[in-house]
Amino acid sequence: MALTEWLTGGKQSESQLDRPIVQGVIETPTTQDISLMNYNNPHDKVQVDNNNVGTFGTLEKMISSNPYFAAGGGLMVLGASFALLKNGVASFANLMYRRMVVDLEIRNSDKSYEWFLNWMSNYKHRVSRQLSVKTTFVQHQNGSVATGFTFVPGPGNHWFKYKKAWFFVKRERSERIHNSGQPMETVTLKTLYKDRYLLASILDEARQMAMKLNEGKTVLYKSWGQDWRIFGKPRKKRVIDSVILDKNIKESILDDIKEFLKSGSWYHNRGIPYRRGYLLYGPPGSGKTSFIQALAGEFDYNIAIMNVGEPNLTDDRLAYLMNNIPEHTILLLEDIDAAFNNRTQSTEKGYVSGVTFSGLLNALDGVASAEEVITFMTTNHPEKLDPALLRPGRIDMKVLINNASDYQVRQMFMRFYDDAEKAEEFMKAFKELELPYVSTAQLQGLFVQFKENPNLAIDNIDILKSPHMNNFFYE
Ligand SMILES: Nc1ncnc2c1ncn2[C@@H]1O[C@H](COP(=O)(O)OP(=O)(O)OP(=O)(O)O)[C@@H](O)[C@H]1O
Repeated sequence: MALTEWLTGGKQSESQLDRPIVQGVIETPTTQDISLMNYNNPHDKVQVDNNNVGTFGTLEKMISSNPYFAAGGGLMVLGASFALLKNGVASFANLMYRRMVVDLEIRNSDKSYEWFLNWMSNYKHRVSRQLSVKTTFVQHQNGSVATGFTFVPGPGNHWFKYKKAWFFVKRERSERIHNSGQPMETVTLKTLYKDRYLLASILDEARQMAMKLNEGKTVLYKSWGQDWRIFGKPRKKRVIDSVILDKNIKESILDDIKEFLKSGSWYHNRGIPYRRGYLLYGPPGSGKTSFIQALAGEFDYNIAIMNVGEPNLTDDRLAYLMNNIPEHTILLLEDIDAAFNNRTQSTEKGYVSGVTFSGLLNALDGVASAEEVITFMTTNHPEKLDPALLRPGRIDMKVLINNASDYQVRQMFMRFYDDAEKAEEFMKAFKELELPYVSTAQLQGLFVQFKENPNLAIDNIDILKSPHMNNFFYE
């Protein structure tokens, strides 16, 4: 009753409200039906006085004379008011939240994602109850592999305090899958609006920590699904002097890359894609891969290794990967001849390489980047390469990295023992062997075997003759 009064302004009389109800119909002397309830049900009609009244008066009367309407309407208005109030409170809370709290979302497709998780796993003042283990394999120079574990914040909620401000962290894993086959993940950081400037500071620390981890190291990327993924732990940079090539080879390639790297505007001004391709060809174990690693170290680049013959690699994926090489990274296509020898037939495993030769050419031509792109290809069989691949623009410099010359044999010995006198002795013995060829990898094998003693290396030089160490001769 009180509601009805409030609705009708308290004008209705008790008698009006107490009027008898017959089957839901309210009768009045002169009437005109206005169907307010249900057109199909005659009992659901509300009949109102037609005399002299305007619309508002009519409605007012109708409300005041109709307890059902008054009560229902009242509830409706009250409900609406509550809803409005609720929405108002929610909007206000939302507004206050937005005013006071700031969110930062980092997706796992972004580099900062790994950096941040790594930063947090090393951060002392954190509260994390859900942890994920990240297993890493470190390959040492001698080939041995060590396993390491890191505990990173797992999916769930975490807290940490940074420079007197509290941060709430939520790591979420979505059902959705990236093209790379990885589930989509996000980390959301929340903090008070007044502390928002600390977010940049945290990300910067995380980036610097990642850079420091990679300082003096070369990061190897491998194609994984449609993305590049870091392969193993970053390796110690290979020193360029540790690779012994024949006279002038190293210098000519180093000079060419230096010249290329400072010619960005020259390329851009002429509308020429800013990229350069190198082919290193020669017998196995002559140092092609080692030299590329050393070049990457020298120029502070990383290496993205792509196996073009990989089953399931398609032309589209190849083009995508080539156009999304991580920055400051050399693209390395190893054993490029092998990728297309069997491209029309199945491999032993029953796979067929999905990349077509024209797909490779298109991908090489289509590499469009504001940044420089340096591509290295290696092969033991340059004669098997299609001339189309060798044309400038795709491969700009072809260099033979051959079996060891006398110059290299001496240099290798000096690098291991640093003894000029013994080097002469070794060279004499080496020439007496009259080997048609020896690879630098074979020499390394001998010197590693007798690493502390040059005399033993000289005494055991016959090892170089052993068939398993033999290499094929390369013209
Ligand atoms: N010229 C060289 N100077 C120094 N070390 C070398 C040289 N050549 C080969 N080695 C050593 O031999 C091993 C194999 O070398 P690497 O893999 O670079 O040869 P590759 O020419 O790339 O062989 P492949 O054609 O089989 O891929 C490495 O451990 C490397 O250190």
